[in-house]
Amino acid sequence: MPSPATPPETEPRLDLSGLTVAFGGLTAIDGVDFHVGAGETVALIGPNGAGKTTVFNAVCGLVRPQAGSIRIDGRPAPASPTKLLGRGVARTLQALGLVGGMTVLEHLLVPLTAARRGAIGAGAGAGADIDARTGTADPVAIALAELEAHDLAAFASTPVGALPYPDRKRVALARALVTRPSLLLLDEPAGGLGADDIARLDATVRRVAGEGCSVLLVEHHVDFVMGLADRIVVLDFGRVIATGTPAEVQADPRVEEAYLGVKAAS
Ligand SMILES: Nc1ncnc2c1ncn2[C@@H]1O[C@H](COP(=O)(O)OP(=O)(O)OP(=O)(O)O)[C@@H](O)[C@H]1O
Repeated sequence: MPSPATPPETEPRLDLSGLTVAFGGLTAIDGVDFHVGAGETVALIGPNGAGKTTVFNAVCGLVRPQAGSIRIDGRPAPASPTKLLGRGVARTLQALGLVGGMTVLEHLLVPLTAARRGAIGAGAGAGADIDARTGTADPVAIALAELEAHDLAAFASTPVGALPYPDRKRVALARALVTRPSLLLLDEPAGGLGADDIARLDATVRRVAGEGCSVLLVEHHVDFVMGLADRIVVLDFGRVIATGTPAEVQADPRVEEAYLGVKAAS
């Protein structure tokens, strides 16, 4: 039996209950329960095909669950990615989702401009309101300050397609963070990065979590998440098989069995 998640003292930022998603006859995730508390960093790990991306896609409104609930700050999550942004949720994608011919600055201006037009609405942080971090409502100034925080300001006018992969990955992260999310979803943020870029990513996630942002990351790089996450949720065959601190999860024989095919002693 999976260990029950510790009940949060306050309303969790993200709360999944009985989440079930099937593709035709295949139940990809089956009654998944876990939560991400305010300011908490939670990593979702598991072997290939365990259902990690399906959970992520369900939270992002990209696949429709057959059963269960997804609640953000105590209210049902909207099924549209744009409405999610309006509720303070931003995400990065495994495939990055950048447009090679658009400049770095333009990528950050897209969500800020949508917020200003009211297409995203209050809660996206910037928009027509004064941005608390920069003290301005000017989208260009807000975007440039965010690029500065990621050592990308020098590339503001560079088409994204001209940048190396680690820099493109930082652009995708900056685009998510410029909306000042209260819940950040990262899909394999360390994938394809070397040690220096992973260390920089680690520092960025710790900074935003320290500012109160909750983080859910799906990740294959186990060493990275064991050092970073407050709590780990382990999926196998669409079910949560373990939840706990990195130390608890690493000591759990069910996790070793799922990863290595070693039979757990019962
Ligand atoms: N759109 C889809 N149509 C049919 N089956 C799907 C679809 N998406 C995922 N699946 C199946 O659902 C199961 C879970 O897949 P998912 O991609 O969520 O796993 P994962 O843990 O993210 O794997 P990986 O680590 O390899 O990315 C797999 O058996 C996969 O083949």
